[in-house]
Amino acid sequence: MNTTNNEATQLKRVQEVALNGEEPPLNYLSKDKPTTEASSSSSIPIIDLHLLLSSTSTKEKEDEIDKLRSSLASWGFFQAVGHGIPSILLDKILSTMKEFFHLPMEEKQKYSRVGEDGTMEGLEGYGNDTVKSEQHILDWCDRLYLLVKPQERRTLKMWPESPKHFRETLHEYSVKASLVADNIIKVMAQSVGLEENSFLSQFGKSAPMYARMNYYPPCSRPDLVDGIKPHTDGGGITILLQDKEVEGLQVFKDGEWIKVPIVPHALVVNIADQMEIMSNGMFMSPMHRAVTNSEKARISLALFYVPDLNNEIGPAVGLIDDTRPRLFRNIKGKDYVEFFTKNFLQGKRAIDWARV
Ligand SMILES: O=C(O)CCC(=O)C(=O)O
Ligand SMILES: [Fe+2]
Repeated sequence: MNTTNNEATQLKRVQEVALNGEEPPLNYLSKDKPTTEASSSSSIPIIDLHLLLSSTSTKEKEDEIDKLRSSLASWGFFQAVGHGIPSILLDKILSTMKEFFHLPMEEKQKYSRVGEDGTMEGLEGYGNDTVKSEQHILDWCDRLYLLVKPQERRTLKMWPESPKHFRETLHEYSVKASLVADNIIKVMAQSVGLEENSFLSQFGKSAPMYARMNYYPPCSRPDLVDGIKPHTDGGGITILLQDKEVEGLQVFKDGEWIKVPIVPHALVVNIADQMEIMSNGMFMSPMHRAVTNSEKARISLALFYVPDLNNEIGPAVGLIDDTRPRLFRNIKGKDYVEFFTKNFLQGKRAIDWARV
C-alpha cells in the first residue's frame, strides 16, 4: 500500500502504538502540553434522579430541581444517581467493552471503520481519529462507535459478535439509558419553568443516539498526549458511564481543569451544544477532556443523544423575553452537526456560529 508515514500510523490502533511502551509518536504530541495539572478542589454536583422524578411534590424535590438548574447553568455537568439502571447491568456493559478491546486485533478489525483501501467507510465501527491533514494531532484513544437508536437504523454488521453477550448487553443498556435520558430532558425543561416536552419535542421521535466506546491504553508520557482533546459535545445531551477504577475525565470551570471523580454506578450527564442553544444559554455545554496515565488502561462509554438531523432547533420560546433576549438563531440539526464536525477536527468551538 502506498501510504505516507502519517497515514501508516493512523492505520495502527493506539493500542498497538502503546504496546512498545516507547515515547509517543510525533503525531500524538498535543500542542498545549505539558498537560496542565487538574484540581480536585471542587466536585461536580450529584443529583438524585429518583427524587427528581418522584410523583409527589415535596420541598426536598423542589430543592433537587433547583440544584439541577443551577448545576446545569454553572457546570453543565452532573453525576446522576438513583437512575434505576441495575448496577449489575452497568458492570456488565463495562466488562463486555473491556473484553472487546482485549480481543486480538484481527478480531476487532472485522468491525473496522477503515476500508481495505484505506478510506474511511463511514462513522460507525472500530477505529480512531479521522485524519484530515498532516498537522492533525491524534487522541490517545481507540473507539468503537455505533448508532444504537432508532433501532431500525442500527448497522448490525458493525456490532461485534464477540464477546458473546456484546450485542444483547449494549441493546439492554442503551434502551434503559435512553429512557433515563428522556426523563432527564423532561425535568430539565421543568426546571426552567417550561412544559416537560419543550426540549424533547425538538429532539423528535426519531432522534438518534450514538454509543462511543472509548479505550485509552496506558501511555509512557501521559503529560505529552491527550486521551481526548478539550472539546464540547455537539449533540443534545451526553450520558457517560466512566471506568469503575481509573479516573481520567476532567471539566474546565472558572479557568481551571477539575477532575470528575468516580462515583460508583453513577452516570455522568453533560449538556451538549444543541441543548445550550435550546435553553437559550441557560444551560452550559462545558469544555471537557480525558487524560491518560502510565499504569492502567481506561474505558468509558458515552451515549450522545442528538436532535433529529432533519429538525430545526432553536431557543425555546418560553426562554426568550425582554430580560433574556434570544442568544441563538434557529438552525437545522444537520447543518449544526456538519459545522461542528469540521470545527471539531480543527480544535475550534462551533456554537459561536449559531449566535445571533
Ligand atoms: O472518556 C471520557 O471520560 C470522556 C469521553 C468524552 O468526552 C467523549 O467521548 O465525548
Ligand atoms: Fe465528550
